[in-house]
Amino acid sequence: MDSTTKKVRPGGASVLDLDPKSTVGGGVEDAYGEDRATEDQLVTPWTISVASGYSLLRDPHHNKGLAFTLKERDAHYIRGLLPPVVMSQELQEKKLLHNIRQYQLPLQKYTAMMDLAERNERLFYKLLIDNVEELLPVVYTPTVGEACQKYGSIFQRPQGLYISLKEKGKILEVLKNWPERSIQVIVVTDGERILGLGDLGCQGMGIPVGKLALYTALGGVRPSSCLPITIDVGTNNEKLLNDEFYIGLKQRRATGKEYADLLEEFMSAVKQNYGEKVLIQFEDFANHNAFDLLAKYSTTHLVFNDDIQGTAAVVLAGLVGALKLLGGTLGDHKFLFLGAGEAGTGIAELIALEMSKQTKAPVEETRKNIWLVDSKGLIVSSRKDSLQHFKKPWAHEHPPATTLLDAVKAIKPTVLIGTSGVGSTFTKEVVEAMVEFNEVSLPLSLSLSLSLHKPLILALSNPTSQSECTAEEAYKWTQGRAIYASGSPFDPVEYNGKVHVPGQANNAYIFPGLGLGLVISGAIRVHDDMLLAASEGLAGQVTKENCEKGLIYPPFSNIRKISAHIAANVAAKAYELGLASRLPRPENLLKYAESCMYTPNYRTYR
Ligand SMILES: O=C([O-])CC(=O)C(=O)O
Ligand SMILES: [Mg+2]
Repeated sequence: MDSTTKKVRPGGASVLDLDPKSTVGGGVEDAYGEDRATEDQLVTPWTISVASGYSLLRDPHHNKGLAFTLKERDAHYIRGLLPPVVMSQELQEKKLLHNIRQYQLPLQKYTAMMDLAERNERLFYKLLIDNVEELLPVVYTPTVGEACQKYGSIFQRPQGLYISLKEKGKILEVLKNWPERSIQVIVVTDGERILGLGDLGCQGMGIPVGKLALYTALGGVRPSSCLPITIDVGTNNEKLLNDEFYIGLKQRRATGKEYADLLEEFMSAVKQNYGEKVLIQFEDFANHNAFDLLAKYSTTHLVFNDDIQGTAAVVLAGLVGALKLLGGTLGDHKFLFLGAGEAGTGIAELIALEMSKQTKAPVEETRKNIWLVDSKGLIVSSRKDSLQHFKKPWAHEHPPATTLLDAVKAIKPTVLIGTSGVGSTFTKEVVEAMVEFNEVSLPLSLSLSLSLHKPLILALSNPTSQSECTAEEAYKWTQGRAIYASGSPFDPVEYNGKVHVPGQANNAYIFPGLGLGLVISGAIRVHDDMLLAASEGLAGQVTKENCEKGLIYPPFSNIRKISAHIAANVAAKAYELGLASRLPRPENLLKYAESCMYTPNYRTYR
């Protein structure tokens, strides 16, 4: 035994031997990024420095709880620290699921899941992956929204890095305080627009934590490579400013140069500390910063904005899925958005781009099929001078319309998309109008094709409380005709003896696979074509059976397979565009993506 494999008694630094051959996925998980183990390395057992004894049971990355075998308990000085039974990971999972189901309140379930992640990381991910449809709403939207609102009260331990105005000039040092070194994905928010819940300041941390849990569970990026960050420049939320349990800076938001300088220091420090292949996902920034940050850093860093680009890719994939049900092409449809912020304009632009690719018409032309309504009404050319820059491309020639209902009646869209973050805005009148004129005014070619009069209604705002209309309302008000998807999950609805299964048009379908594809190819920039590739990757996973059931998205239970396909598509595009730095290009990118994915099964320790 050489010095690197020596085990020491509790209290000292020690080393844990892992048997790479005895584990499923254990030898693969570290097999990507710069750390890819060579065949040679795999012949000798790996060694990782971790605690032993009591500290091992307190180390969430290595703790297995009752699953430690007696041999392991002897070898790592934990015999007697656990009750005598040895339990399999599967049985532990069964017990935990049973316990979580006992809780009545979603927030209790959320807290139980977060506690588990802090205690036993692999068990947390195994539980989440194996029960993704049940537990996604617990660790992600809608419950994560409530968790952020109450984050000060439920805060126990830090789960990510907090960079506030107080850290100005010291951000590089702060990054170095994070215990993990080989970071591949950062999700960062400044908490100003958390879901549709508004400014939650520093308590927005729940979002990067939740998104990164999905990077691992859905996309197979290993947990130690993920870094959640919240930038705290204050909050304008009076309630939080007056809340004694608020965890952030109690001041109003910094803006202008002060804000830009802090962000600039952050972006430079990230590049300096982790290199240029670290992926930075901007999440839940307010419109007035989101577009500018994306424009500024997309040419110098590997960045994307999930709310603008991730959401766009998932919606485009859903439209492609819906066309399989409706017939026709994107160009046969007319789109109306309520909400002209990040998601609205992001989706609109990606649809226009895809239409332009399909028809070879310039994007300025294809944009004309797409209309947006903001808080002041339909965006039209007469409003151009007073519009924010990201709205201007959508200001078409048309008389004004001040309400959504007026706009719907004037434009007669076939697809209605809600992205305003405001709940209950698709009223009965609005939804009924969608049915009414879809009966009479579709182009003949489309009316004759397949299913007549099926308006497509996407109520994308999150969490559930902000949904533009519920699934039940959509089906009821359209007499079961609507094709409906929402951002947050809704249960299936029975209407007139038929069960309708709503889709979940949430960027969670896209960002884990997109991120995996960028990481495994060593991409250095995100290009729009990669978003289209991600979207195609998702759309390609909608099966004939899904279509027959009226689904426009594949079920989340297949998400790891879906993510691998998305990753392979994205990586292929990165190589094609000359933006991939990992050379040589693996021949079979799908197999390669799958082989790189983290699996949470326990490892055997020698
Ligand atoms: O987090 C989600 O569920 C989707 C999203 O990005 C948002 O609503 O901002
Ligand atoms: Mg978001």
